[in-house]
Order: sequence, then structure tokens, then C-alpha cells
Amino acid sequence: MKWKLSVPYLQRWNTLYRQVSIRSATSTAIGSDTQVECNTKPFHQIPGPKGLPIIGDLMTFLRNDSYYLKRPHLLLLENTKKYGPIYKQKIFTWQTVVVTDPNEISKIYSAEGTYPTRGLVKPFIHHRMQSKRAKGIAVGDGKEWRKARSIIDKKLLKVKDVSAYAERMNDIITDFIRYIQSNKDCLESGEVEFRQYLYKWSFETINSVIYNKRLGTLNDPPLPFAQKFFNSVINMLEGTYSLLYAPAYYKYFKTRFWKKYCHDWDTLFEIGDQLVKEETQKLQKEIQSLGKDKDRWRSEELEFLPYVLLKEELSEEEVSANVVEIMGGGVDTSANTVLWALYILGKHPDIQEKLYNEVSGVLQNSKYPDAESVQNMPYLRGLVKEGQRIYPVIYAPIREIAKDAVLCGYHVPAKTIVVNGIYAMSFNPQIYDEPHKIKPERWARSYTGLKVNRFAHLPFGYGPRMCIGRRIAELEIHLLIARLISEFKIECKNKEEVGLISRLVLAPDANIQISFKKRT
Ligand code: HEM
Repeated sequence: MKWKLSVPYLQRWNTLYRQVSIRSATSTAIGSDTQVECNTKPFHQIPGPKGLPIIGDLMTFLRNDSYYLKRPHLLLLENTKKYGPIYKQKIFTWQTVVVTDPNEISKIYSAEGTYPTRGLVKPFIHHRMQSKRAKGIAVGDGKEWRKARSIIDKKLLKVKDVSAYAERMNDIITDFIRYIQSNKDCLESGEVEFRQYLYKWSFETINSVIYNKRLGTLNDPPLPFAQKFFNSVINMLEGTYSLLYAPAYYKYFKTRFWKKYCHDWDTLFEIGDQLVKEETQKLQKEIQSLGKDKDRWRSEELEFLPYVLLKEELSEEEVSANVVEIMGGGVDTSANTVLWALYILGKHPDIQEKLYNEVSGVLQNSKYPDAESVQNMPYLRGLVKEGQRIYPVIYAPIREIAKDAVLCGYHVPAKTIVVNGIYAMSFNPQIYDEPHKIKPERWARSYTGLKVNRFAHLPFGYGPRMCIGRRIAELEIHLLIARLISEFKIECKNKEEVGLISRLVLAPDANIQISFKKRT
């Protein structure tokens, strides 16, 4: 069965959501928190699949050639339909509670505690222990995570700092456009997936932020080490997903698969270490020649890596681990988000026309968009959000809650992994009017239809542990789409609707074939 966003399918969802919202209304209508506590039902009463002894619900994922392992977002839809806005699920010892009611989701984040965590990603942790490597912000937890995050947040999440990256992002886009034009034949014939090109763009961009230099991913042929890093990121993500639900056999048996997985991580670290070392040496030379004037070298104006290194709060190993994780986090997330936005544009000439009018109207005499001009393009930002709603990269962010919570009227104890099932909410007609329709305008302030509950749409997560690359991602994505639409008419050759498939993050399940026709 191939899932399609067909109207009958969504109609079934509309019916389901009417039922769900009635049920959730009864649970939230109880009133104040105290009343809810009085009526709180115990954890074991949370509905959910029964599963088998020891393996729990594993077979549901593995049946039919691992249909749901590859498409966990569809299982989320199915289970929400069966069990309502809260259900629990277990695979081996991995017990999760899934919530798909936006009002209840806000409570997950209230219970996340001082050091929010997504729980241990066992393959990540075990590789770090085995290779005696430090943990960065994506893998680490607790005070160690907080320390690194508070330093890195300043450079990656502050609007002023991020806006300053627009110029180098535009340079990369210029090269990217040249690259797709010179490889037009491979693209048109389907010999190379456009997604691969986008991976190169996002990889080059994130590296230009971290190292303030170009790595040469878009060179033809690409620099070998850039290609190596980039391949290892993709392999590592796929490997992590294969290992995620399995018992940690690799603690005892170093299978070929595990060794290959470690090799991919080690490759990432070797390259990350090398780049950090080069930057440290360059910095030391500059300090020697210019003198270590504290104010100058601790200035907020510094580039990302000098800033982090000169803070001297993280060891070199910690800096490397963070750099590798940030490099890894910024590749297929941004690339797939752009790909889906282009897919929508290619399939909907009316949306494309509106976007072109908005972008050309805002840009007028400016050559390129910048951080400020994209703020004046609500339709563009709405398009990206619509893409994230229907084709999310991360369909269900998670938290291990730090304190007991009452969710949908059930007691959920501290340390439970709670899944925020945003994908299921994306098709809820109580949250989005005409949820099956792609309507970039629904996100504009001026929109008069149903206003979206902010907790229903969290593509970057939420709170102090939300995506650290959010602002970078939004800027690079908006700049790229604005530039592409200004120069080209976008066509999508896929006749069949493309679905989503998981490899830790969700990606298209087919080659999305995009072609670009120069505007005259
Ligand atoms: C459209 C693109 C992207 C999407 C949809 C996305 C989504 C996410 C989500 C949902 C999380 C988990 C947040 C949570 O637990 O609340 C996350 C974490 C993270 N992301 Fe992104 N991301 C994107 C781009 C990027 C980029 C460009 C970078 C690199 C600058 C990046 C680096 C990270 C890192 C390092 C974390 C872990 C943060 C932590 O645990 O403290 N992401 N991302």
C-alpha cells in the first residue's frame, strides 16, 4: 500500500478528528488542575496496542517488509485513529506515551525540567563511550548540555548574528544555481537526484557558518574530504535508525554493521577534529600577532568558532563533538525542507505564481534577498510551514519528562518518554481549516480562517532544547527559495504523489524530480 494524501483518506481523518476532539474536550473540560488531579486516571489505563511479551509492539513495525518501521508517521496516524489523543506504545523496554492534542502538548514542555532531554539515543551514547569521545549538545544531557548550549545559542540563535550570515549564504546560493545549471542534463535525465544537490548546498552553508570558510562541496568534482563527511553523515543517520529500537547488542557483539556504523562516526570526528585544529592554530597565530587583548578576542562580533574556542569553557574535544553534531544536524533537515517546498511549487502553478509575485514585489531593485527582506515575504514563510506541516522532517519530537504530569486526564510519571505527535495534528480539521489543502496564506497574520494553535506545529521542537539551527535553517531556506523562484519556473516531473519514508528523519520515498526553466 502506498500512502497518498488523497481526499477520501483525509475525509476519514476528518471523521476521526471529530471523534478525537469530542473525547479530548471532555478530558480538558474538567477544569482547574486540582480538579484534573482528582479525576486523574492511572498510567496503566492509557490505551494502546497490547503487544507481545518482551518485544512489545515490535511486530507491528516489522510486518509487511517493515512497512511501519519505514513509515512510523503513518502508524502514528493509525494509532491516533484507534486510541484517541493519548496512547502508549512499547518496543522491548522502550515505552513511550504519544500525545496529539495541542493543549496537552504544552504540558509536556512545562514538565521538561531545567535540563530538557530526549532520553538516551543508545547507539550515539555507546559509540561515544567506546571511542572515548566527548558529547555535544545533540547527544549530551544535564549540566554538560546546558553549558555548551548557552555558549552556542549566542551565535546560532541570536537574530542579529544569524542575519549577518545572509551574505555568505547568498554566495553559496549563487554557486548552487551555477552548479544545477551546469549539471542540468544529469538532473533532467534523473541520473542524479536533486536531493543530493540540496544536501551539498545545506552542508556547504552550515560549514560556512561554523568555519567562516568554504569547504568546496559544490566544486565539480567536490573536495574529497567534503564528500567523505557528507556521505558519512547520511550513512550515520540511516545506521542510527536501524539500531534505534533494537536491544543494545552492540555492547557485547561488535557486528560488521556496528563496526561500519562506528566507522562513519569516526570519519565525522576525524574531519571535525582536523577542521577545529586548523582553526585553533590559525587563531593562535592571530593572537600572537595581534596580542591577546581580552575585549577584542571575547567580543560578541567574533565568528562562531573563534567565539566558542576563545570562551575557553569547552575543551577541544567538546568543541569538536559540538561541531560534528551541528554539521550533521544541518544537512538533510534543511535540504528535505527545501525539496518539499519545491515539490509543492512544481505541483501547484497557482501557488508558484503568487510566490513569484510576492518575491519580485519585495525585491524590486535589490539583487538578492536578505534577512530583512524575507521577513516581508509572508507567503514564502507560509509555504515553508505548509511543507513542514504535510511533509515534516521530524514528525514527532520527544521529551523525557522530568516531573510527573497529567496528560489527557492520565497520570504520566516522571522519566516517561512523551512523544509530541505533531504529524497527526497536521490533518486535524479542528486545528487547520481544510487541512488537506496546501494554503501558505493560512500562516499569515492577516488570515481570517482558523488560527493554528502554536503547540500543533513545532517543526523545530520547543523550549530551551529546541533546534539550535532553527534560525540558520529558516534564513538559508527562505533565501534559497526566494532566489530560485526569482530566476526560474519550477517544474516537478513526478506523476505519482510522493510519500515520506524514515531514516531517522523523514525523507521523500521517491526521487523528487525538479527541473528549472529560466524565466525570460
Ligand atoms: C528545516 C530544518 C530543520 C529542522 C526541521 C530541524 C528540526 C529539529 C528538531 C525537531 C530538533 C529537536 C528539538 C527538540 O527536541 O525540541 C532539532 C534539534 C537539533 N537541531 Fe535541528 N532542524 C533543522 C535544521 C538544523 C540545522 C540547520 C542545524 C545546524 C545548525 C540543526 C542542528 C540541530 C541540533 C544540534 C539539535 C540538537 C539540539 C539540542 O539537543 O540541544 N538543525 N532539530
